[in-house]
Amino acid sequence: MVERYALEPIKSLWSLEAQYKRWLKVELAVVWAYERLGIAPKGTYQQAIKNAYIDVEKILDIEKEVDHDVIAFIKVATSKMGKEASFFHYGLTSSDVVDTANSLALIEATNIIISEMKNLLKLLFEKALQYKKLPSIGRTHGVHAEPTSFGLKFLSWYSELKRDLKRLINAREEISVGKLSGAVGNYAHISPLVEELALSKLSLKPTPVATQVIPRDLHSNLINIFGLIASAIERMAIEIRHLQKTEVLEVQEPFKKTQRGSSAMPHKKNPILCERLTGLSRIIRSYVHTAFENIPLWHERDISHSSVERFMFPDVTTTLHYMIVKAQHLIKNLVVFEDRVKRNIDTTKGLVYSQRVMLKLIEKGLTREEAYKNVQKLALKCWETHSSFKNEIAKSFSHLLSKNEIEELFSPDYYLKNIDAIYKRFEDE
Ligand SMILES: O=C(O)C[C@H](Nc1ncnc2c1ncn2[C@@H]1O[C@H](COP(=O)(O)O)[C@@H](O)[C@H]1O)C(=O)O
Repeated sequence: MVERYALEPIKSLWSLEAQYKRWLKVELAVVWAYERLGIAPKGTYQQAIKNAYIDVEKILDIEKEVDHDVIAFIKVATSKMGKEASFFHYGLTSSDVVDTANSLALIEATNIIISEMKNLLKLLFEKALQYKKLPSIGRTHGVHAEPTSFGLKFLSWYSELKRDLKRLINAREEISVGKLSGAVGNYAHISPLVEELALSKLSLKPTPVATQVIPRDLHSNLINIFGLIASAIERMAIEIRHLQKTEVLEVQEPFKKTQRGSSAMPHKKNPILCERLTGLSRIIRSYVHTAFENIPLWHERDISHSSVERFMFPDVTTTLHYMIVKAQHLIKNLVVFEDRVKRNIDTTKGLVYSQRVMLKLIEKGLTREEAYKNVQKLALKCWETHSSFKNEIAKSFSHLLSKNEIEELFSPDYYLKNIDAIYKRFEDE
């Protein structure tokens, strides 16, 4: 986890102390279940809670000796216990504790991410409404295509992230499992009843079939969705970076009063936040691949996934959380130069209305091929000579099109006529 991109409350979720506390929570839930089922004597659980002990430094010291982190943890956690220690970790294997605790951490991280995603969605929807009627130029292949609603950009981002939110909620449900089924997942030394009861105390369900570990497809699915969310944010960031190019200048990311753009060129305002979001998205996507590498483990498990997850879980959750929080700032404070947005539609002096002109000529009786050829010939001439496409059309087609008809053909508002139908799909928001 890189401190620079880690914000609370996710950051402290991944401290060693928080991890050992989660392990303890799992171990104690099992002691509780043993007592509830009459396997451990009454009072065992209370004694275990009272005497359980965590000291991060001590655990790390013992780990140096035994070279096994869970054993080091158990030694310290039970070091001040009496008889109740005999029910601590009874019938469990290390990964029962580690994997169940990992689910708890991932659920907590996902809850925080979901809540910040909802804030971002709200901001995107507000901007979508604000700029719904602002005509702008739509670009395909980077080339001016046809006018469209500027607000539709925000609505498109909103719609994508809303899909991701739904996926994330499903993935959270899927990862809400633990496993307390012992060394090879067959309940040889612990009853499924103990598992069910202990997990219910942690608001988890048993993994239907586990090996020594919870199957990693569940974690991969979650991280895959994190990758989708990061990519959605990157799509926004890239759009803003393009729109902030000097030649375009339709938007500008927030720039603080005290901020400086360049050490060399005092005039500069650079889209550094969007560029950072683009870079961080690459990091998160790289973990999607890494997560999938953890699925095929040997037999009932090997531990090759463990080192990966020590990076991956903290990195991916803190970084994505950071990205979402910063994206909120970006969208909320985005500067939109509305005049420039409108003006840019005319950069090509009317060429962006070519399809509409062609369709009108077809209505007037030309074949599609004739209309296309004629319009393209004039359009290509305009590209070369920078002359007005509207004037060229007026000159060439005055016998077919009236002045009013030509004016009407070159109006950006025409292109917004069905935008309401798209927005209507979100009227319950
Ligand atoms: O309950 C058990 O422990 C059963 C045992 N499997 C293990 N299960 C869980 N942890 C184990 C296992 N084995 C080792 N370790 C310890 O895990 C740590 C792995 O370190 P790293 O690769 O750096 O993430 C590192 O601390 C390792 O010592 C088995 O033999 O099947």
